[in-house]
Amino acid sequence: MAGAADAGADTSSAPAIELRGISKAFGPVRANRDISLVVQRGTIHGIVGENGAGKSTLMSILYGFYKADAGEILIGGRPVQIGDSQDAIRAGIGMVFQHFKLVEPFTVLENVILGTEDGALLKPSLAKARGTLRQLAADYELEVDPDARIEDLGVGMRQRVEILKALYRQADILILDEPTGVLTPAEADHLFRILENLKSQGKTIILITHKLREIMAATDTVSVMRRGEMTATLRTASTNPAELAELMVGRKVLLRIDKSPARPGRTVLEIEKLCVTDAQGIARLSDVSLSVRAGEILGLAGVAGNGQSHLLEVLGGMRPATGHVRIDGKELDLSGPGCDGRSRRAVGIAHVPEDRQREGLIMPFHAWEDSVFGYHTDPALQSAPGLMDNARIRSHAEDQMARFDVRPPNPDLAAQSFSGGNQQKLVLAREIERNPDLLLVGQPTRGVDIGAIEFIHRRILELRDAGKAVLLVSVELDEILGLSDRIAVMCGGRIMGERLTSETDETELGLMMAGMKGKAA
Ligand SMILES: Nc1ncnc2c1ncn2[C@@H]1O[C@H](COP(=O)(O)OP(=O)(O)OP(=O)(O)O)[C@@H](O)[C@H]1O
Repeated sequence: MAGAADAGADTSSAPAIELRGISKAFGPVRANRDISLVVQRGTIHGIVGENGAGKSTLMSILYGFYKADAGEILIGGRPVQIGDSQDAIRAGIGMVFQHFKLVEPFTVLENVILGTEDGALLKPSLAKARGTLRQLAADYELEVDPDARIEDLGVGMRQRVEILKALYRQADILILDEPTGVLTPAEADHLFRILENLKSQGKTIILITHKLREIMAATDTVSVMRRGEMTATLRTASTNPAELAELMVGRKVLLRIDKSPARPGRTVLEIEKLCVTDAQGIARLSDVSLSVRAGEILGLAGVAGNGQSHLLEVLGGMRPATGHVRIDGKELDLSGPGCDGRSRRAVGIAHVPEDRQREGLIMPFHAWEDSVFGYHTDPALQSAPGLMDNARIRSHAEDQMARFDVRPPNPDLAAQSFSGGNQQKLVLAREIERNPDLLLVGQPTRGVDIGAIEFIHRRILELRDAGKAVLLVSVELDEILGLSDRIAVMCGGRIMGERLTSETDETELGLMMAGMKGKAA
């Protein structure tokens, strides 16, 4: 085939990438419509757009995962056919995915060279690869132990391995799809330093993100997608978050969270001396005590991996623990037969898990089926004992999707066909609409666009104002500060301290997150 490595004059003044008239439909969904885009060499080019706007589809076309129905791709001024990812790699394109594609039991070095042994690329000896890796690490601040196993690395390190993989394949153009969604603030800062570094050495970077502050801080140019179309390309220096938000959503968006003071009532959730030790014998939660009252949002701040997830899992019935948890004074079973999701739902706890794809949805199921996932044994959803009333559930799901602005609002699509942000709305809709006494909500707006963030925050606040208790876990400090009435900070599986939101700030919380105890912070 006319591969990506076609001969031809590559003039250094030509844009790194030029897309002309790209269109792509999935059945009736026109994910990309006549898209044209120019990305200049040696720049960081941001792409923003609502969930489902078509960003990932466009990048998947560029990387050879999907074939465009129409349109042309030019790399360095030359037309290329990108039939698969090997063509994309040959054209100098590297991609860092939202969900990493690494082989867990393999080492960093093995992952980096995997797939390069044959084909057009040189047969590397491990020693040579090690040398190259060391050089890349030194050039771009990408230090990783080449002999570490992927399964032993945190997400920040794994992402570095993905970037190294692309650079090892001599990528000149790097596409990052929501790279900071899973990173701690410090890891995100480090990533942006790496990107700056890559740019200063002539690499071209496409950055897809929902976080406008990242766009403002890191990019030279920003393009806006809306409902499958490329609607604007602007110099970052001459725009601002409010303008970008409006271009994305088509209306003014409230970038600040507007809320009235809480009116806390009775204590709904009481946690006393909760401890969790994992299979390796490591303490994940140590003596955690907390309470949440009706009509208030308790935010749990902390760097990812410091026990917040374990706490949510214990409360959601997904993990055993020792200690005491009471809901409205009633003791929950923390390790016996009553320690499961169903028993928790029965006492009025709803749970939006952090990992929506693994724990919140059954991906191949239809949206209407997922709309009752976990609640399907509810007699109100059955036409006869043990028989689900599918027609009713489907029509109920349709209403729910309309209310939560899930796009497309089609309950017959499989959960996996929705974009990430819309999957999140499916889970939130299901859990919030049960009107629980206690909502456990983990990373409610991860991967969600700003219009939807505003919407989700409003729904959570409405639940609070209706007198419900909310326990919010988020790695976004802005979100914790904006939504919570009280904030507890976790570090190393312990509660470092609690503050009223009105009496603390980012600096103090940051210190507590880093392990500084209450007063010292
Ligand atoms: N494999 C597929 N089959 C059917 N529809 C799809 C498929 N992939 C994407 N779509 C649809 O195409 C549209 C664009 O999706 P895409 O994932 O490109 O959006 P996005 O802008 O990347 O969204 P997000 O910010 O939520 O990741 C959406 O309506 C989505 O549901």
